Amino acid sequence: MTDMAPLSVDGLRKAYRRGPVLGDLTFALRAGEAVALLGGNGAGKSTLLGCITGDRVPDRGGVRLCGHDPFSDLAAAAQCMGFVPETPFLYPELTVGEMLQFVAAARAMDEGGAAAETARLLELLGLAGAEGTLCRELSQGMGRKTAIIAALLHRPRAILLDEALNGLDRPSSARLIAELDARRAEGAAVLISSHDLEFVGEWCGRGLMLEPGARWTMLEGEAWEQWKRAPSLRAGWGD
Ligand SMILES: Nc1ncnc2c1ncn2[C@@H]1O[C@H](COP(=O)(O)OP(=O)(O)OP(=O)(O)O)[C@@H](O)[C@H]1O
Repeated sequence: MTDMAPLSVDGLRKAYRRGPVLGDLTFALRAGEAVALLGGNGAGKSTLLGCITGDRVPDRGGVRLCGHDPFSDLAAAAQCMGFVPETPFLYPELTVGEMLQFVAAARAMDEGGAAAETARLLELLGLAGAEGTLCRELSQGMGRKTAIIAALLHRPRAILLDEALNGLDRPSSARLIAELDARRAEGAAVLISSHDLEFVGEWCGRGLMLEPGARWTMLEGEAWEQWKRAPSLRAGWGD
């Protein structure tokens, strides 16, 4: 395992036509931790995740995934990262099995290892037997599970989850969380956005709060404990 942080973000700035969204955002994910990505609608969570995954170009600042810059060395950065977007993308005309083989090949996994890990994750998320189903025929939850497996297959060190637990049945989410805990024990780190604030408050050790006007706060220690006790959190909404 490398000593390099799974993810570091340094002085990230991003503005759209209507104003700044991310302002000098700086933080790093430590091996083994889970960090909540918090903020109301339009706060900039997807923009941040897009800048990390190489999907959106920051105006200033940098991102490193296991030390690799997604803009100058996307292949190495992608090897470090597993991303489940809020709206997962699957090739509609591929079967689940073909989709996962395609992802494993893109991540240069050896065939035997990829097949064994695919089978294990399909079983874990209750998708065993769905390998032959076309992606366009999957239910929403099944599609999300396929996207989660695609993101985790190559054992990334930086796991980025955008509302990834949405629509998962309870046993599947419990098994996914246990899997993520096992990955964390091996040195992976998780950045998760979720509207289930009770869950992220309990599971994550810190919270990155994005606010209007490109403001941000990393809530940790007592500030994180206070946020978890806040009435707005108990009411189910945190800003
Ligand atoms: N491609 C774009 N062009 C212009 N403005 C954009 C673009 N994408 C996002 N924005 C604006 O940037 C701000 C942040 O949007 P973003 O999607 O990052 O927020 P979010 O926190 O992910 O929101 P939500 O919780 O609703 O998904 C919003 O004001 C949005 O209108």
